[in-house]
Parts: sequence; structure tokens; C-alpha cells
Amino acid sequence: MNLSIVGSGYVGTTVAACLADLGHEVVTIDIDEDIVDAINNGESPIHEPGLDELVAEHGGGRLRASTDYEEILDTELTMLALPTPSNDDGSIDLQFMEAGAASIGEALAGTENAAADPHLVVTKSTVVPNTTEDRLAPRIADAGLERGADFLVASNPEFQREGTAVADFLNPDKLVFGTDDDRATALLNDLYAPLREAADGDVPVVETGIAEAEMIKYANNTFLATKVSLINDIGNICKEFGVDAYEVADAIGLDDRIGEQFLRSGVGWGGSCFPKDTDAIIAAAQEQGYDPAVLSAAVELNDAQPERLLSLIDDHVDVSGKRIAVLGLAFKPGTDDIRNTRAVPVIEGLQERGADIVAYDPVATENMRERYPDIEYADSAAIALEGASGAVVVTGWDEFGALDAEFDEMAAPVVVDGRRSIKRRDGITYEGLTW
Ligand SMILES: NC(=O)C1=CN([C@@H]2O[C@H](COP(=O)(O)OP(=O)(O)OC[C@H]3O[C@@H](n4cnc5c(N)ncnc54)[C@H](O)[C@@H]3O)[C@@H](O)[C@H]2O)C=CC1
Ligand SMILES: O=C(O)[C@H]1O[C@H](OP(=O)(O)OP(=O)(O)OC[C@H]2O[C@@H](n3ccc(=O)[nH]c3=O)[C@H](O)[C@@H]2O)[C@H](O)[C@@H](O)[C@@H]1O
Repeated sequence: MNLSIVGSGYVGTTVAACLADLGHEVVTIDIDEDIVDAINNGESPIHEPGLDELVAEHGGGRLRASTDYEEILDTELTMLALPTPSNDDGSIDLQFMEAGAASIGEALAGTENAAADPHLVVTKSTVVPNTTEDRLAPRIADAGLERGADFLVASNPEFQREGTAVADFLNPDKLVFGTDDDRATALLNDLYAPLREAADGDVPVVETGIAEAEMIKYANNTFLATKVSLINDIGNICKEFGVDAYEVADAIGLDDRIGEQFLRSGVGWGGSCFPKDTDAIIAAAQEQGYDPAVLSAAVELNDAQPERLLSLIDDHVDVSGKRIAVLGLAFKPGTDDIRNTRAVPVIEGLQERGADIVAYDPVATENMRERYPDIEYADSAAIALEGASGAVVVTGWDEFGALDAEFDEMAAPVVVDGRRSIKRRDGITYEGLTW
């Protein structure tokens, strides 16, 4: 199948490279010429395990990139994988999606090619219910096109995680096809047929309405975010009683109805999607006159965890004027992404207290340096700990679990662990956030 993907960022590039690997002819369209050049030269514009190899193999061949929307004319369907950031009030900002939809409409309207079949435009980005119907389809139609005759729309949300995006895309727990037309469903089935054949085991397909598909994505992300907030709430109770929240989580995870994943309590969730998607669906619900109490509480609790971490260090040391090590800056291990990382409120809380911060992360230092150029950055955890009067763990990198004698070099060995990364040992004052 020939397909195009508008937006060649984290999602667009991963999806494009995987679909090319599965045998499709894929062209990505991006306004960023560096991204386009990289892909055509066989270089991945983003870092994801396994992606370099796929782009190296197919870039410039079955996987091409362009800045020209006219490329979609040679394809049967176009996916929109554009950003959906937040407005200041937390609501979804659809400017990129609407601009992309308008450009697709203009390209399709300009064609002499009286194609027998209408072009399918698929929303891959995360958008609040009814966006495809009410905000995107009309922008495509603005170019003088008729929905149903010239184009169709559908929603096919993406559930991949950063750091495991390629593996997640190729072996999804489910595929969601939100359509209102059998022709759209048939095209999505064709698109994913090679993936379902190649996947380990059966991949369930959820065939549903367009708005339902859009909502499934928010329900998925906010359920997971709320699950983490709930285990953090339970963990905070555990801490008050001197109970180990990780032993509690391991036990409840054995109940199939609860499940063992997303039960790691600590300093909270961040990243490019949980915070923005939670805010967006809360704002969208409130616009409809409904106030989602549990989701709002999940956000509130998440916002409070960094302060709890800081109050634990306050219990042991007055950080003002003291060297304090911040271990981990990325929003989760395995990535250099610092978007909405919990390290930001932790750093700002330490700055407010007048601490002399020294930060370390195996891969995210350069990104953080751009945001906080005045902080000292260490080349290793050992260097960060040397002479420090306290340390806080913000990201659960595996390497922190191996730290041991390094703590002996601290001026005062107070360690507050927000991710249960450090082993308790004699000679350090250890505080786990929820254990
Ligand atoms: N990052 C992730 O792991 C996941 C993201 N999502 C959702 O996917 C969507 C896209 O997210 P990312 O890939 O992370 O975004 P991104 O910011 O990495 O990539 C977006 C790309 O779109 C390009 N772009 C912007 N305006 C354009 C235009 N008018 N025409 C063509 N290209 C344009 C940008 O240059 C950029 O390369 C969002 O809705 C996000 O919530 C969903 C699942 C996972
Ligand atoms: O829509 C998206 O962009 C994606 O958002 C998340 O993926 P991602 O943000 O890459 O990372 P996760 O692994 O879900 O972690 C999110 C945050 O939760 C935190 N977390 C996760 C699990 C846990 O047990 N405890 C915990 O604090 C992580 O440290 C991290 O800050 C979802 O897991 C993906 O399914 C979804 O496609």
C-alpha cells in the first residue's frame, strides 16, 4: 500500500519506518527540512531503540520524506501525526492539526487525478472526542472537497511508549479503528494486515466510532496516569505507617483485576503525554459542564509528590548553601526526554531553598543544561555525590542501583530516593518516598 504520514516526529517517524519495514511504500511530510533530509539519507531524526536500523535500511527507498504535501496524491491514505500541545489553560491546542488538515485538503483539491476512491485521512495524533469530525474534516472540506466522495476520515490512536516505540508499534496490545464508513475500515485493515501477520500472537482489533476511538486514547493514558497516582497515594499512606509500599504493590499486582504494571510509586509521572493529555481531557470535560473529580485529584497528587520528596530531605538537612545532588533528570529511564520531568519541580524547590545543585543524568544532561544553564552538571553519579550534603533520586536509572562506596564521599550521606533505585546500606541516612 502507498501511504503518507504528515508530521515526522516521535510517532510519525516510528510508524513510517515500521510500516515501510512491513512492506508498505511510505512518505512522511514535515515542515522541518533537517528531518526530511535525515530520513532520505537513512538517518533517524529521533532516538528510539531499533529505529536507526529501520531508517538506515528503508530511508530513501520504501521510506521517503518530503516537505511537499502534493506527495499525498500518490497515496491511498494519509495519517496525521502532528503535535497536539496544551493551551495555557490546559485545553488542547489544535492549530497544528487544523493547519495539517487544511494543507491536505488543498493538495487533494489541486489534483487532476479523478481517483475512483476517496482519500482516507486518519487522525493518529491524540485529540479530544469529536475533533476529527468537528475540527479536521471541515478544514479538509474547506478546499471544496466533499466528505464521503473526495475524502474519508478515521481515527487510529497510537499507544507506543518512548524508549520502546518500535517494539510497541510492532506488537501492540490492540489496534483501534474509529470509522464511520466501511471503506475506511477496509483500508485500515489492509494497512495493518502485514503487522498482524508478523506480530507475536493475535492482535485484537477494536472497530468502533471515530469519537469512541479518540476517547479510548484518553481513557488509556489517564487510566494509567491515575493508576500511578493511586499507588502514590497508597504509598504515601504506607510511608506514614512505616510500611513498604513496594511489597504492598507486588502483592496487589498479583490480583489479575489490578495487574502488576504501573504500580511503581514515587515522585510521579511526567513526559510529553500523560500531563498534557490529562489536562486536555479535564478541560474538554469541563467545557461540556462535567468536572472529572478523580482525574483532577490524580493531577493534584502528582503535582504534590516532588514537594513530599523535598520535605523528606528537609527533615534531615537544611539544604541552604549546601551541595545537593540530583540523580536523574529524564522523565523516565531510557530516554533523554525532559518534557514535564519531575526533575523540574525538584530542582526549582531546591533552588528556592538556596541549595547548591549538582545534577547528573546518563543521557539527559544536555537537554537540561539548555533549561537550567547555571546548574552544575556532573559527568557521573560518583562526581555528583562527592562532597554533597544530600542526594535526591528523581529518575530510576538502573545504574543508580549499583552505587555503594560512592556514598562514603558525601559530606553528609542523606539520600532521598524518589524511585526506589538505591539499596539501603549502613552509613547512609536513607529515606524512600513511599517505603
Ligand atoms: N511521543 C509519543 O510517544 C506519543 C505521542 N502521541 C501523540 O502523537 C502526536 C504527535 O506527537 P509526537 O510525534 O511526539 O510529536 P513531535 O513533536 O515529535 O512531532 C511532530 C512533527 O510535526 C511536524 N510539523 C509541525 N507542523 C507541521 C505541519 N503543518 N506540516 C507538517 N509537519 C508539521 C514537526 O516538525 C514535527 O517533526 C501527539 O498528538 C501526541 O500526543 C501518541 C502516542 C505516543
Ligand atoms: O500517549 C503517549 O505519548 C504515551 O504515553 C505513555 O508513554 P510514555 O509517556 O512514553 O511513558 P510511560 O512509560 O507510560 O511513563 C510515563 C510516566 O509515568 C511514570 N511511571 C510509570 C509507571 C510506574 O509504575 N510509575 C511511574 O511513576 C514514569 O516514570 C513516567 O514519568 C503511555 O504509556 C503510552 O501508551 C502512550 O502512547
